[in-house]
Amino acid sequence: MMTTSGLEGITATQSAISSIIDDTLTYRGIIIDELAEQASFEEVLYLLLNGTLPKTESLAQLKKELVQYGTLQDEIVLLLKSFPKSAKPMDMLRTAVSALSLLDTEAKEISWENNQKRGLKIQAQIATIVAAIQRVREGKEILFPKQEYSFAQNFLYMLKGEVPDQIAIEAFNKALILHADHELNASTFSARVTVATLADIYAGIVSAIGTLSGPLHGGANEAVMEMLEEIGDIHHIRPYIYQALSEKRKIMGFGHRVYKKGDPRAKHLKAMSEKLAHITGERKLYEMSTIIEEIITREKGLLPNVDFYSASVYNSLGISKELFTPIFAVSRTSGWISHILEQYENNRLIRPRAEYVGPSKMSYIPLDIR
Ligand SMILES: CC(=O)SCCNC(=O)CCNC(=O)[C@H](O)C(C)(C)COP(=O)(O)OP(=O)(O)OC[C@H]1O[C@@H](n2cnc3c(N)ncnc32)[C@H](O)[C@@H]1OP(=O)(O)O
Ligand SMILES: O=C([O-])CC(=O)C(=O)O
Repeated sequence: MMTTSGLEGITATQSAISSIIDDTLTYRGIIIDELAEQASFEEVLYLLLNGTLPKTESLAQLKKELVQYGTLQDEIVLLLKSFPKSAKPMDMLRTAVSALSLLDTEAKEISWENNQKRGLKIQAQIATIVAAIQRVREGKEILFPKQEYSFAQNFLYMLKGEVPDQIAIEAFNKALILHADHELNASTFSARVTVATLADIYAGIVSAIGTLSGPLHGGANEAVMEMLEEIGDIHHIRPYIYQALSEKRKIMGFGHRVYKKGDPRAKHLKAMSEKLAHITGERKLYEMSTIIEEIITREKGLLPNVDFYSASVYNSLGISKELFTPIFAVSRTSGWISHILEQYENNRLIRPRAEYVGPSKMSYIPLDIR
């Protein structure tokens, strides 16, 4: 029996949603650079779900639905307020999304239309939940989306309670697009494995959130921020990084299972980080990040992934670090839903084998003589 550590190099499914070929990322065949520069997150959501870009009317309908669905039921608001003060936002999100399924009184039968509507609701509600988590943590009133705002604008409005400026909206919209989907990453695989048992869409999203939370995956963006804070100053970078490397510790935000010549999303986030640093005049984190990049590339040949510069970008937008990974989940929900629907469309149980390497020919020893 052949085994591959971490399933590296194994093609586990066919998918028509996103591709990584020769280090180039596309969503439904459109190169990520074009989408990041020109699209809105709503267009990307529609594209991932439907396979084509929306026309004016479909886009308007999608935007309307996202706002309509973005209001939370009282039970969810109460639940968020009941969590212990020490609760981590990513755990709060996972628990709240699980609770959404209890309140979904409509039939859960697996039909494409039914699930597309349910998926859109989950997309809208996850955004509101993440913003609400922070509002609750700050003891502030929870806000719901407004019809006249875009998805990115609404998120920042619900988070901060004020109308965000154009630069912030554009940066956040771009970050949402860049994180939306990524072929068979760990959390998407997790979602597909879950729904392949014909479990419902909520079960798939809850599995995915749990999988995204770890620092080797989506949790790396918060870990990057923690590292930047720990280093604290440009002059402390070299001793910190060389010490970490000598102890064989991983530097968060570097390396990738698939990309060997660099993550194509990182350059957009780096440019955005520099732009925001220039506008705010707060250049320290951006400059620290470029120095870390230079050392890690030289010493280890590793390049930054999507998580590295997203830390300084979100920090420049005034977002607290505990929210970085939940925000990743807001964006990646669009990919998870698309993959869940694709899995249902052509489903087969996902059940690989394990090569047994444990002891054999053992006997049961009764408790009293063990
Ligand atoms: C959205 C995302 O999920 S993007 C990824 C986010 N995760 C991170 O940024 C965490 C840091 N990076 C990593 O842990 C890895 O590069 C991963 C998990 C992304 C990819 O992992 P894998 O393909 O399994 O590579 P693996 O962990 O086996 O690393 C291979 C070698 O490179 C080294 N390496 C990989 N990444 C790093 C890193 N960030 N810092 C230092 N060394 C690293 C490993 O120590 C290992 O060295 P060795 O062969 O001497 O033991
Ligand atoms: O694809 C991966 O392994 C991780 C990643 O970059 C992502 O999920 O965006």
